[in-house]
Amino acid sequence: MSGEELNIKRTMARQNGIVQPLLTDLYQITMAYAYWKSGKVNDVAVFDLFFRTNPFQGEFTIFAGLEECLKFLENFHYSDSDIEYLRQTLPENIEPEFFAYLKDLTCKDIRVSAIEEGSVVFPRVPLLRVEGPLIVAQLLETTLLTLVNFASLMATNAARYRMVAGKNVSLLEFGLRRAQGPDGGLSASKYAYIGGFDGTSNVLAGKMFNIPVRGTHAHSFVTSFSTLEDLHSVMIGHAETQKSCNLLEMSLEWRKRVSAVIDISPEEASDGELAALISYALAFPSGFLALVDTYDVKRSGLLNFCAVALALHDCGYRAVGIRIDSGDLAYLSVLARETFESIAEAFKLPWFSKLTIVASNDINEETILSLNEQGHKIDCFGIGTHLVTCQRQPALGCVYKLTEINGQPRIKLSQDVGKVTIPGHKEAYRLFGADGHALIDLLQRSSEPAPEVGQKVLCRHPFQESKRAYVIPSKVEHLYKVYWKDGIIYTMPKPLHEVRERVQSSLRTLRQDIKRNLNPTPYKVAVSDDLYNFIHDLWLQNAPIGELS
Ligand SMILES: Nc1ncnc2c1ncn2[C@@H]1O[C@H](COP(=O)(O)OP(=O)(O)OP(=O)(O)O)[C@@H](O)[C@H]1O
Ligand SMILES: O=P(O)(O)OC[C@H]1O[C@H](OP(=O)(O)OP(=O)(O)O)[C@H](O)[C@@H]1O
Ligand SMILES: O=C(O)c1cccnc1
Ligand SMILES: [Mg+2]
Repeated sequence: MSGEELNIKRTMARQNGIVQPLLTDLYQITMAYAYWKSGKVNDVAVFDLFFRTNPFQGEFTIFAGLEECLKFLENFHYSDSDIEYLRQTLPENIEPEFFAYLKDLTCKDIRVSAIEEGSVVFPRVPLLRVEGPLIVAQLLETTLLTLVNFASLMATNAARYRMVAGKNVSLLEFGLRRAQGPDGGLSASKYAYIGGFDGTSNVLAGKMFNIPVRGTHAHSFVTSFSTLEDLHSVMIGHAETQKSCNLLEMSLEWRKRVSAVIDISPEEASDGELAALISYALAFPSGFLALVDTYDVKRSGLLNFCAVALALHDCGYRAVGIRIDSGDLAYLSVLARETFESIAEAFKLPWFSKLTIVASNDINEETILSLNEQGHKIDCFGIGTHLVTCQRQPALGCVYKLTEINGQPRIKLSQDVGKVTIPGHKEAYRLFGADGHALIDLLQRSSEPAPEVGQKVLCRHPFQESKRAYVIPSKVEHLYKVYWKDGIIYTMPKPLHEVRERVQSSLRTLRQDIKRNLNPTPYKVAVSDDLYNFIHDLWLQNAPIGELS
């Protein structure tokens, strides 16, 4: 391991303690016993982990969760209390030697090949290939699925929000309170960041994953102040001269001057709100970002904010901006920007026109698309519920299927052709066109030579005979690397911020029509001619011949 890799290993966050071998379905353990009892201890299997349909009516998915899978493999071990629990839970007739066998089980003989975390991926292309002792590989199924499914769904959701918001807008994840429990919230913060969010309000996620933490304040902070008398201290030292300034007096003075510019009477504004904003400004003079919709954005919040921001400026500080959490966000953001511009002009303070406008309140992809059409002036979206609960599609359907046992290919048949598994030990390649865009993903048998740049390859639909095309790739990317082998992390996963960059660079290789929101074009996933024939021969061998009478 190089010094740099060691360094990454040291900074890899500890795994959430609930990820452990018993975080699985009972049937994995009952199968393990039945395999063990039937003498399958030395059987060697290959499993593929893949999904069949892209989420959110889209045509791409972002693969995430790999780093957590590797940490799980590294720590895989049944503790004494796990064994004791299983002994009590499984039927009495279980042979005691099985528990001794479980006790010593590790992932040292498992090999995991995977696509790089943060890559765009497509249906049927295995994200992970797990090879090794059948019993161990089987025992990993549910945990690997739970680590990949929500991670990939969340990262995809976040990437979609980033695509509609554009690269010049900040995106903050505010979802912990609405998430599917504490672990859902923690995972959501991590994978929202990978998918392209800039920060989270979740402090533990910040600490565990080194994600930027950000935040404003809530309505309760404003409503806890009723009058100006609620302010116990109003003095602040000037940022440069340290001269003492009375922020209340200065804010009241500025409120009069601002009200003349924006034509709103100071009488209409709430004094309780002004007191709250002054008190927040005293606490955070360099990070003053105020919630302005508690009473009325136009008649109270904006006026009070501008008064305090201008008073702070006289004390040598620049305010950051406002948050709007209700009402028509397009209209109110335009109103706020116009107000800031009028003040910038009236008082010759150009920076005032650039104050940050944060918007929140039940925002989803459609809201952002609609706000874009309306010409909003929002710089930052705070997004919770729809993002972290993936309300539009609450689960990704990754599955884990046996494709080979003791060197023999296995196929799972189904009436539904889409559910027939692609058998055998396979490799996956991404073929690129001359313009740099990804053209097609190609699955081949591992025994076949890799496709080559400039060489014509026949790419076939796995199940529809007439659908095929010749491709001459300008670039070929082998999608798998070995990440876990001989009991160690064989390829170090990239640090979080690099995975986040990988998401954006990988998305750039996709044609725009594949990424568009409405009716996107499907990306093609094909099999080689050799694999096509292999699948269909095996299918015929395994499908029973019916008899009509
Ligand atoms: N200009 C806009 N275009 C499209 N959607 C918007 C616009 N402004 C706000 N929205 C969205 O419309 C919804 C408004 O929610 P709701 O009806 O609860 O209003 P509200 O302003 O929160 O109401 P209240 O002030 O009573 O709490 C939110 O989901 C918000 O994101
Ligand atoms: O709307 P979301 O996308 O879930 O974003 C998070 C929400 O959480 C906060 O308030 P909360 O909803 O708890 O209360 P409020 O809306 O009544 O202020 C915040 O003001 C947002 O509205
Ligand atoms: O910091 C905020 O503004 C915030 C945090 C969580 C939820 N809603 C808002
Ligand atoms: Mg809300």
